[in-house]
Amino acid sequence: MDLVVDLSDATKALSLPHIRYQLIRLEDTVLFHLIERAQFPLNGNIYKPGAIPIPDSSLSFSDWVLREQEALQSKIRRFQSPDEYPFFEDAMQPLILPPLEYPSVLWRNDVNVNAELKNRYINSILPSCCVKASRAERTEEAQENYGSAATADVNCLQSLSRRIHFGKFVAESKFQSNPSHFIPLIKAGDTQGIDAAITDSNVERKVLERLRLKAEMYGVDPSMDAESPTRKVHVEGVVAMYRDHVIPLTKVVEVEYLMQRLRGSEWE
Ligand SMILES: C=C(O[C@@H]1C=C(C(=O)O)C=C[C@H]1O)C(=O)O
Repeated sequence: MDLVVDLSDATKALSLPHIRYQLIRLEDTVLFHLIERAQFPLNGNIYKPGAIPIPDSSLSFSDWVLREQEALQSKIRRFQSPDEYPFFEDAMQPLILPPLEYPSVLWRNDVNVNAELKNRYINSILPSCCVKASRAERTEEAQENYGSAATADVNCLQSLSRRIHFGKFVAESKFQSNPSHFIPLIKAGDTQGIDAAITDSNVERKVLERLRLKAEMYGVDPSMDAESPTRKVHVEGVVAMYRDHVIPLTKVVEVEYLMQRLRGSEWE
């Protein structure tokens, strides 16, 4: 919840090297939350509305836990921070703490890709990251872990959301560095052109290389012997998560943010 980007210095907040350093730090946060989640079975029932009865709610168990957490966190200013975006906008509650005055670093926008992120997390990311500890493992459901798995999911989803919506800082930084390049593309509604303009394939390649090394290093406890009955995070699943979901969704955020960048500006 603490702001990842020090907004006291707006120029530092929009320094691309500084932003990329924050993205590297967020890799560790995401990975450690995934490793925690991977200690439990997939527990598919917690993602199915109605599979676990919840009083006065038709949500899935996992969605209900996430929504309740966000309601509480909204009261203590989590979503005042420009690097935090809720999955359940309708769960937001009045503050019980005085509002914080953040300097406006980002341009006003309503970009939020959390619904797509959650869909991909449940249907693709989690199944490919949670691997069975051993072939002998018979079940992918452990009722006693429902609460722990849902709680771990909240941490995974919120860290992934923060990483992906950091694309707004990246996009603002790139826009301010070269507005004359982006303005014609934005005015033409050329989303493919904007995507090409914000893409840095070399940086993406380095992200995936670094992530593979981290997943191999963090995912296994070196002090435990090979026979220990522990779940490991699946290295290929982690790499695929970033390659197929985190990086593409970050770029969607960048493009959608830039498509709104001229609204109310001198260039509108
Ligand atoms: C985040 C950036 O923008 C794009 C997205 C990237 C990512 O999500 O890792 C990396 C490079 C760019 O293609 C960046 O330039 O650092």
